[in-house]
Amino acid sequence: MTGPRTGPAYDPAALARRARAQLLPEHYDFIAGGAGEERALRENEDAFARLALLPRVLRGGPGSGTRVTVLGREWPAPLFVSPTAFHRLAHPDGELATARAAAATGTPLVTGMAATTAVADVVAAARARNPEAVVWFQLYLQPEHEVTAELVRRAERAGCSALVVTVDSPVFGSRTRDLRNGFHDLPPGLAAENMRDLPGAAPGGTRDIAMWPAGWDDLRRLRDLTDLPLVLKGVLHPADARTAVEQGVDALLVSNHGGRQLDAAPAAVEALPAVAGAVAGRIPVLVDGGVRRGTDIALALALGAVAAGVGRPVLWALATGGEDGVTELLSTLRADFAQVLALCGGHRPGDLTADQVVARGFPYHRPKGEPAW
Ligand SMILES: Cc1cc2nc3c(=O)[nH]c(=O)nc-3n(C[C@H](O)[C@H](O)[C@H](O)COP(=O)(O)O)c2cc1C
Ligand SMILES: CC(C)CC(=O)C(=O)O
Repeated sequence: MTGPRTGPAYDPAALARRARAQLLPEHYDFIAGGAGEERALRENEDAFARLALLPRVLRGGPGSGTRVTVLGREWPAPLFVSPTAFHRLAHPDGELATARAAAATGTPLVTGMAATTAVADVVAAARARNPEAVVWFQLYLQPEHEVTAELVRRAERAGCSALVVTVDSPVFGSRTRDLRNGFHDLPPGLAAENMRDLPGAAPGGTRDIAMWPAGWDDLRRLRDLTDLPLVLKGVLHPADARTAVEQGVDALLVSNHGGRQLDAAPAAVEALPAVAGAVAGRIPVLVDGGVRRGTDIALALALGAVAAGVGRPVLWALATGGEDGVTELLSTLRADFAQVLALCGGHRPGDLTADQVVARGFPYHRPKGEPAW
């Protein structure tokens, strides 16, 4: 073998197993689990495994790297950290460790409204590592406009550069494992810090996070409230994607919420082509759910996404290795993607195209609904 050995040794299932050994069972289950029979959860990873990539050959080189531009900012790779709640369940340093690792690797971070660290502290930790760090704020629209408005002001003041509005949660999904374990409260000492001192909270106390059936009017009110770009998270139906574009939404994040809301939802990567088709390049489309390897990122890009997000693996890396664990995970995923891109004959992420994606089987075939070559 000549030349440097590239390609990381990384086993996402082993990472999850190591995390399981570190965590209280009910906390592991809260992170790992999904809604109902966990079909949507399983399908997210299985759907990627059903797809294969046809590499293009003799395309020369060298590549120009893995950089992509999203909402006017250059990202080092088409990879971001999806918003997940309660990082201090995984590690005492919680969101601060995640933010430092994301910033150190240049990976954009979507910090959650349900974080156990206030957004101002998350952004400060990220910027201390890297002044250019990109941090977005994930928001559940709240029934009281004043509460939403205050959360938006906190995200703006902290220095977040986009709002990710999660729209797949008009009600809370039935998390089978949490119901079985009776897990419904954070342990003493942890709180949803962004919910502190909001209108309606007792002084110094927090409010519950409402999952509530907002409508397009509420989104328009949010649009009037802020100049930050709005990213809608949890759009799966192409008609909703079209409406979102017409309503001036700045980007979409195709997601089934990691299988935690509607158990009958399709895998994220299966929903992606139709949404990308409906959007027709007018705004960027991102995706998350089941992304575990560079090949998954490459498949997502080939099917129309500009970048892919990771949720659970970040929490597993945090549980097992704190900041260093997350840094290693994010660097590994980027290196893995760079290698896959090169193996597919791509010089840059945009070179990956839908004609390179086939459904496994003999003979392999173009995924249903996709034109033949
Ligand atoms: C423990 C956990 C908490 C989550 N919390 C939120 C949240 O507060 N808001 C949100 O929009 N999505 C939340 N999600 C969904 C993630 O943003 C993302 O869609 C999903 O985890 C991606 O799938 P993956 O875990 O397979 O990578 C959460 C997911 C997990 C696993
Ligand atoms: C507890 C919720 C606010 C967050 C969560 O678990 C989710 O959105 O999946």
